[in-house]
Parts: sequence; structure tokens; C-alpha cells
Amino acid sequence: MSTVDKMLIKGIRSFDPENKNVITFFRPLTLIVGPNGAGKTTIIECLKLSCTGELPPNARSGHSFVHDPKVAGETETKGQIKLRFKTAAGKDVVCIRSFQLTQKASKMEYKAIESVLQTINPHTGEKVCLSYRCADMDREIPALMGVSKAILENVIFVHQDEANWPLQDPSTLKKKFDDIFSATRYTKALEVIKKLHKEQAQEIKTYKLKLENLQTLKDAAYKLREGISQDQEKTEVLQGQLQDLERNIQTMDAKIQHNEATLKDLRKLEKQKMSKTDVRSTLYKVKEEQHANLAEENEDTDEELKEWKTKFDERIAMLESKSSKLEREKDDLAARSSLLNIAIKESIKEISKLQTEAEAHVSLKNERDSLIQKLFARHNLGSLPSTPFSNEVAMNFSNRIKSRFMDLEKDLEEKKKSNELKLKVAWDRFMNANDRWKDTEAQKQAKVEIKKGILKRIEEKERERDSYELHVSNMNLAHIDERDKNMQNEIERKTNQLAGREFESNILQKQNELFTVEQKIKALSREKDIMDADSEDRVLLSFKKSEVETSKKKHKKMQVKSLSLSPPMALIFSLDIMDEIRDRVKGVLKGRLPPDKDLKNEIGQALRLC
Ligand SMILES: Nc1ncnc2c1ncn2[C@@H]1O[C@H](COP(=O)(O)OP(=O)(O)OP(=O)(O)O)[C@@H](O)[C@H]1O
Repeated sequence: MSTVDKMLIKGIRSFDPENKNVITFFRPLTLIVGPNGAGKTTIIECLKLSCTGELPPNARSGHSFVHDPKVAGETETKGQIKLRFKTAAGKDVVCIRSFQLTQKASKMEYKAIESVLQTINPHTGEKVCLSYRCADMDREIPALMGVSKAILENVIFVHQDEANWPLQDPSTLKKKFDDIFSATRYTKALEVIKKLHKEQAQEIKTYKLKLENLQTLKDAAYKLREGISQDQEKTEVLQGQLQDLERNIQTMDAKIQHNEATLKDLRKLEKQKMSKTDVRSTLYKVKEEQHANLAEENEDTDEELKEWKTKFDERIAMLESKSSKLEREKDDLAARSSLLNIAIKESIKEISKLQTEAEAHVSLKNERDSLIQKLFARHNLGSLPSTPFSNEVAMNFSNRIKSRFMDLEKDLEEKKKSNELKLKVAWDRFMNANDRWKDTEAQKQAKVEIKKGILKRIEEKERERDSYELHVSNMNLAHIDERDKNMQNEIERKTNQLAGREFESNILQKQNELFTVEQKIKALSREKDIMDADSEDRVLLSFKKSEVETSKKKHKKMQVKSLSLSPPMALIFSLDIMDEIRDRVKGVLKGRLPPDKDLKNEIGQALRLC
């Protein structure tokens, strides 16, 4: 379990920015008691801010959270909260958050200036920084404490102004519970899934509509194709019929021509017959006349008459044979004429039949042309010449329509395939989403179960707490009363002590003390000046010493050279001189020989005294 050990508050709300206010928390319980405005709420606010980074609800974006610069009589106040806690793993962690409130010309400026999260190395005691970023800290501290941010905010360090959230409207309550039980992301996921589900259902709907549309198009295309093939069949049949009719017309024309020729012959023969009949009647008349004339006396001889009669009989016989021949011809012609009349009637019938068929053919052709026009217009196949179309042109257009329908059919097939694929993908996605949704639903159910368990446990714990509180209140009432009495006695004693104290004399005494301290400071600063001068002199002396040393060395060399003595002898000589000088110095300093570094000073002081 994570525990809060210590908290330092400086410059927050009524807490002074100059003093460090440290609160040590006790285990298992720390009670914070104080009069109104003492800062109890501020302590809870500081705990919450340290752990979650959340400002309290009435902080006006931090302006009223940091100690007011006007109250402090400054233009800028700095606030700091330092919290030391043990993580769930028992590790010591320190969280420091600093703020600044500056009074600008017309407004206040709030700034979170510094924040740091440190752990303490248990072996070396060194502080190790974990994070400097507020956002990371806000995330890391609840994790280190092993408690969610929502529980810290809404349950553990809940602000008194927000403590009534369990009584708020159901939606806020749900949101809070969702936050507390970390169900928000599941709710969000569920919302996203629902949205996705809706979108996919919409997509499927549109695809279905498209599919239906394509199906109707396909049906129309099939119908059109059937219509075209039927039309083509009809056209072919009609063309066959047309050819037959044309052939019939040709034969009929030939027959008519033949009949006309026969009719002409017949008329000719009729005319001939008429003229022959005329001839016959004139001959008959002549015969009659001649017969009548027979009454007249014929002066011809009997032989002549007989001859004439035989001639006449011969002629009559010839004419009769001619007449019978003509009669036969006439009968033949009448028979032929009746046959021809029948043939003409049949031909006329055939012609009228062919004419109706030709009319039907023309109307079919018109129908075909209008169908071609419609199809061209519907499928944008280009411009058309004016109707009626010739057979070749119609054939050409039919082929174009056919190829267009082939293309359409191909497109349809492709679209069908792609739609089937899309439908399959959409269906897969839908199934996946459905599976995911089911999983999430199962997870949600599990979470709900967990939540129920936790709520049950909270209720149990609350009941336990209530019973403990009752127990504690029963147990400690007498003890607390006694402590209360003692505290009151102590307060009285302290008040009496305060009343007994002489503040004026105390202030005077303190002023005197202050004066002496100032005097001491002055003396010390003088001493410091002297010491500074001394140190300068010491530096000079060391220079001089080194100079003396070099001069000594030079001197020794010169002495050695000038006296032409061996070097060991010259050294003995110079040591003797040094001893002599030392003796003289001892004499001047009354038998004392100070250390080398103070030598010059001492000599200078002695000379000044002399
Ligand atoms: N920005 C600020 N600067 C200086 N003092 C402030 C500021 N904001 C609030 N205060 C003072 O801090 C104190 C608020 O303390 P707090 O609300 O923590 O007290 P409390 O002990 O919880 O009181 P109560 O028992 O009434 O809830 C008040 O006296 C208020 O005047």
C-alpha cells in the first residue's frame, strides 16, 4: 500500500511564502483539525495537486491558489508543494511542484515554474530524478501509488466543493464511476464500435441499394438483349418473307405481264371475231339478198348454175368450216379468258395480301427504327440519320447496339464481381466488428461483474469503517475529553504567560543585542581588512623571500668565487652569517624568533615601536 509521509507547503493560499510549513502524516490515521480558514482544505488541495496535477475547482486557473502577492505586500509570490510518499512497492519518492504568481500592470499572471519527481536511492541516500515534465508526473505518480487518477481525484482527495458528486445527475454519476473503474476507454471503444457498426450497416445498405440498382439494370439489359435477339429473329424472318414476297411479286409481275399479253391476244381475237361476225353477217345478208334475187329469172345455164352452185357450196362449206374453226377458237378463247380472269382475281388477291404484308413489314421497320433511336438515345451511342433506315444501316446500328450491350454486360459482370468482392470484404469487416463487439461486450460484462464486486466490497468496507468509527468514538471519547481539558489548561497557561511578558523591555533588550552584534560585525570586518592587508604583505614577503633566496645563492656563488674557497667551505661561511643575523633578530624581538611568514610583520612592528 502506498502511504503519504510528509508534505511541505509554501506560498499556497493562506500558507506564508517565507515559512516552510511541514505536515507529517501518521499511520494508520491523521486527523486534521482547525478553525474555519485555518487551511485544512488547502492541505487536501495540495495533496490532490501534488498527486494528480489538478488545480482545485475554485482556483481561477491558479490565480487564487498561489498566495496572493497583495496579501504578502509583494509584486510576485512563489509557491511550492513538496510531497514525500512511499510507493506501493515501498520506495521513497519525492514530488516537488513550484508555482509563481506575478502582479502585472493590469492582471495577475500564474505560472507553474518547476516540477520534479525524485526517488531516493536506499543504499546511497542520493536523489534520483524520475521526471521533470508535469504531464509525465501527473501520469506517473498515480501509477507509483498504485491508485488511478480518478480515484485520487474523486475518492481519496475529493474536494469539499465536489464531494457531492454521488448526488449529481445520472450522466455525471455514470461518468465519474466510469472514470473511477477505468471503464471510460471501454465505453469509448463501445461507442466507436457502435459508430463503426452503424457506418458499416449504412455502407451495406448503400451497397445493397447499388446491388438492387445493378440487378434492375442487369434485368433491363437482359430484357433488352432478349428484345434485340427477338427483333433480330423477327427482322430475319421478315427479311426472308420480304425476299419471298419480292420473288412472288416478280413472278406475279411476270404472270400479270403474261396475262396482259394473253388478254391483248384475246382482245385481238375478239376484235377478229367481231370483224368475222360482221363479215359473216354481211355475207349472210349477201346470201339473203342473193337468195332473194334467186326469184329473179336466172338466165344462166344449168351447167353454169350447177358449177356456180358447186362453187357456192364449196365456198359455203369452206366458210362453215372456217366458222366452226372460229367458233372453236372462240370457245377456247372464252375458256382461256375465264381461266385468265380466275388467275387475275387470284393475282389481285395475292397482290392485296402482299400489300398488307408489305405494310406490316414497313410498320415493323418503323418500330425497329424507333427502337434503334431509343436505344441510341438511352445509351449515348451517337447521332443517327433521319428515319427510315435502310436495311444495311439498320443492320449496322443493330450491330453497334449489340456490341454496346456486350460491353454493358461485361461491365455488369465486372461490377457484379467487384460488388461481390466488396460485399464479401464488408461482410468480413462486419463479422470482425461483430466479433470485436461481442468480445468487448463480454469484457464489459466482466468489468461490470468486477465493478459490482468492488461496489460490494466498498459497501462492506464502509460498514466496517462505520462500525470502527463507532467503536473508536466510544473508546476515545473519555480520552479526548481529558486531552481537551489538558489543552484548555495549557492554553490558559500560555495566555497568562503571554500576558506576563514585558514586550517593551524585550524589544529594548533585543535592540541592545542587535547593537552589540552590529558592533561585533564592525570589529570583525576591521579584522578582516587587517587580515586582507596581512595576506597582501605575506604575498610580498614570500616574493621578497624568494628574492633573498636568489640573492643568497648569487652571493654564495660570488663569495665562493671571490674567496677561492672550496664550495663546502663557502656554505659553512654563509650559514655562519645566517646564524649571526638570526641572533640579531632574536635580540631585537627580545629572544623570540617568529615563524618565517610573520617575520617581516614582527620586524616592522618592532621598528615602528623603536
Ligand atoms: N490566494 C490566497 N492568498 C492568501 N490567502 C488565501 C488565498 N486563497 C485563500 N486564502 C485564505 O486561505 C484560507 C482558506 O483556507 P481553507 O479553505 O483551506 O480553510 P479550512 O480550514 O478548510 O476552512 P473551512 O473549515 O472553512 O473549510 C482562507 O482564510 C482564505 O482567506
